[in-house]
Amino acid sequence: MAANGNANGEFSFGTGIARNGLTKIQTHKKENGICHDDSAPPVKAQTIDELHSLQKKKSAPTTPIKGTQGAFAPISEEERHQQQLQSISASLASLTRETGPKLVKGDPARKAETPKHVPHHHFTPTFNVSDSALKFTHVLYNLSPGELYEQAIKYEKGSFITSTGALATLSGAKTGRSPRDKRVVRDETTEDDLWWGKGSPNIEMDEHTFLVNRERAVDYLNSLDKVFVNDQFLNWDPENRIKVRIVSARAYHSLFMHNMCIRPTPEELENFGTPDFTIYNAGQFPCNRYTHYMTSSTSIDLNLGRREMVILGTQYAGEMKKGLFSVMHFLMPKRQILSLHSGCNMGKDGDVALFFGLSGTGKTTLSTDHNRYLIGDDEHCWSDNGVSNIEGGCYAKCIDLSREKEPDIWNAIKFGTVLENVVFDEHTREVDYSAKSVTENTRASYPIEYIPNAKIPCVGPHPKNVILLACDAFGVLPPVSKLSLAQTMYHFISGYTALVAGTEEGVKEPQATFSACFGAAFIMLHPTKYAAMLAEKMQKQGATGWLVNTGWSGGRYGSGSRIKLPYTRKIIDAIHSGSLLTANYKRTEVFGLDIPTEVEGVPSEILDPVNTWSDKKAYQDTLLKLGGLFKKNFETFTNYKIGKDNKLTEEILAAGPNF
Ligand SMILES: Nc1ncnc2c1ncn2[C@@H]1O[C@H](COP(=O)(O)OP(=O)(O)O)[C@@H](O)[C@H]1O
Ligand SMILES: C=C(OP(=O)(O)O)C(=O)O
Ligand SMILES: [Ca+2]
Ligand SMILES: [Mn+2]
Repeated sequence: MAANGNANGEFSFGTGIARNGLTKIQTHKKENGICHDDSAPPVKAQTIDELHSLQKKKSAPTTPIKGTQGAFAPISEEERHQQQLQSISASLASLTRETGPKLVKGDPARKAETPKHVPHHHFTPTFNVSDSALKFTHVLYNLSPGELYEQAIKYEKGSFITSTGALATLSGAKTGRSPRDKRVVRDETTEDDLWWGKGSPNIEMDEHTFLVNRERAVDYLNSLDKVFVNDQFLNWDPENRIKVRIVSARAYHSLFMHNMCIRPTPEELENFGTPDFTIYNAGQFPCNRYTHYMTSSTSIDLNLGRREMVILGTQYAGEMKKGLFSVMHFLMPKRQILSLHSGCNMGKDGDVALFFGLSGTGKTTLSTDHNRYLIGDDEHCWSDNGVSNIEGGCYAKCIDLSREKEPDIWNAIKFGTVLENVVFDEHTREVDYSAKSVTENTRASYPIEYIPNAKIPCVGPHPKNVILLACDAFGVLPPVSKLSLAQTMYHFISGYTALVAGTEEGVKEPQATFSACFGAAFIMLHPTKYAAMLAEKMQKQGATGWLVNTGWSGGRYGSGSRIKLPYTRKIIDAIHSGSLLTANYKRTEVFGLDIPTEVEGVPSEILDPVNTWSDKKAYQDTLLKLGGLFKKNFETFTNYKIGKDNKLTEEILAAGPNF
């Protein structure tokens, strides 16, 4: 699996113009001093068309021709091709007409590839009841980044190449996720297992409504000349790898998923077979408000029984990645594997750290650390064998991105990277990362190997440190606290942060929010199920929990300021090195947190937030206010037992603020 996704040349311009034998035209000085430009050998083409045909070299067949020996009778390339189209046609089948579309591979703009007659595809439907059955849908299957760039630039308004080679694109009206429009089918499969009701992200829908939306999406996709299909993997743990198929209408979506999921090798693609899960992304097309349950024109629908997800009315690409994350939050715990909304990296000595936190708290920024190996920035699994990244790429916020503070992310923004909703100079195409005119939630999506010290394959041993990130807009949580196991569970279940503007629609200012397991929008089971697994794993592996405030200091949002990133990095360094474990500690009031009195490279006075507030009364009031919010939030969890013994449950309840 080492070759996965980083197969040499996959992201290079290898078959492009420069290397492909187009002889450089040279001018030679002739004796008479006149310059002639015909002295170089002529190009091997008689016509412009022929010349252009020389530009592209035929790529190595994705289907290696195998010998005839072996236990199984080899199937021909043609047969395999037909099987693949049949599988895609079945994926796109209309359920009301019981037929799949007629498909042909390739770009419809290349007329020659469109069959002039109906070929003898044995899967061709025997009866057709709509005009769409008379046409071919072109399938652009697992295109390369270069091909996707060309599709985007030709056909998708708002696509441009930036000065560093990234593909700038617009996600349309939605520039963040729409958690209130995410629905899950409630049926026999999910009734007992899933978390329903107050606080749950799983807004219910029935199977019939799902099928109505599915038909709407499939009909929309089939009405197009072409669709993009990505067949890829999730999870670097080979025993628990999931095959996903993403059907979408935009090159932007296809390139995004190419970057975010694990990229199959040609051999793996050849043997891909039937996907375990399929996404129908018809994001340009709205859902129908007359459809039961629909409260807006956006709907993201998950059907675990059918293993399908339908997206209508939002083109924000993050819905696909986070939708699949929800699926993993259902599938993995069934196998006693904990799914984690966390970043993950590893030191030279093999010490692994997890970084939990809600959107904008620093998972991507802090797990991308030049002195450590990056395992992943956002979604992981923790099994009996250690940790594995679910994804094949990263999705970094790029508002106010600076080369100095985040050099590895800066340098990852190059050819192949999708840059969403950024603003750039119309001539130089230089991106202005400070501009928020489209949205504050500007994003870069790149394959993980664009980070120089990525750990490929993206797996590692059991974590040594579990870092909980909170961006505290109240400015009262200490920059770092060492947590007991019970405190770690209390804060994990609470999932506090200030939601930073942008990632979710309609949030313009930071506001206090609690999101169980630091990812309530993505979990499928009750939070205490994940918490119990985390407690069990941390206890068994002897991992230490930490709470790191990447938010405000010296006052709340508006009067104080955000803790400087270099200070947070120093704190994280001290956690990794083990030096913070042996520091001197004192306990804070109200939250009862153990805070170090010194951290190398960090001014000691900021370690206790009370020192940074000039108005001590305001500090005390704000501290009590936040403590009260924590208490109130935790009320919903007081009736649940966590893990097998009541002792831990009692300890967790006692580990919150005390006043
Ligand atoms: N002290 C800090 N610690 C971490 N991130 C910070 C800090 N100060 C500012 N930031 C900024 O906050 C953002 C964190 O976003 P990101 O790492 O993408 O979060 P996540 O991956 O958790 O969604 C980045 O834009 C980063 O530059
Ligand atoms: C893509 C997202 O992840 P994060 O902000 O946690 O990086 C999101 O929450 O939409
Ligand atoms: Ca995230
Ligand atoms: Mn992130």
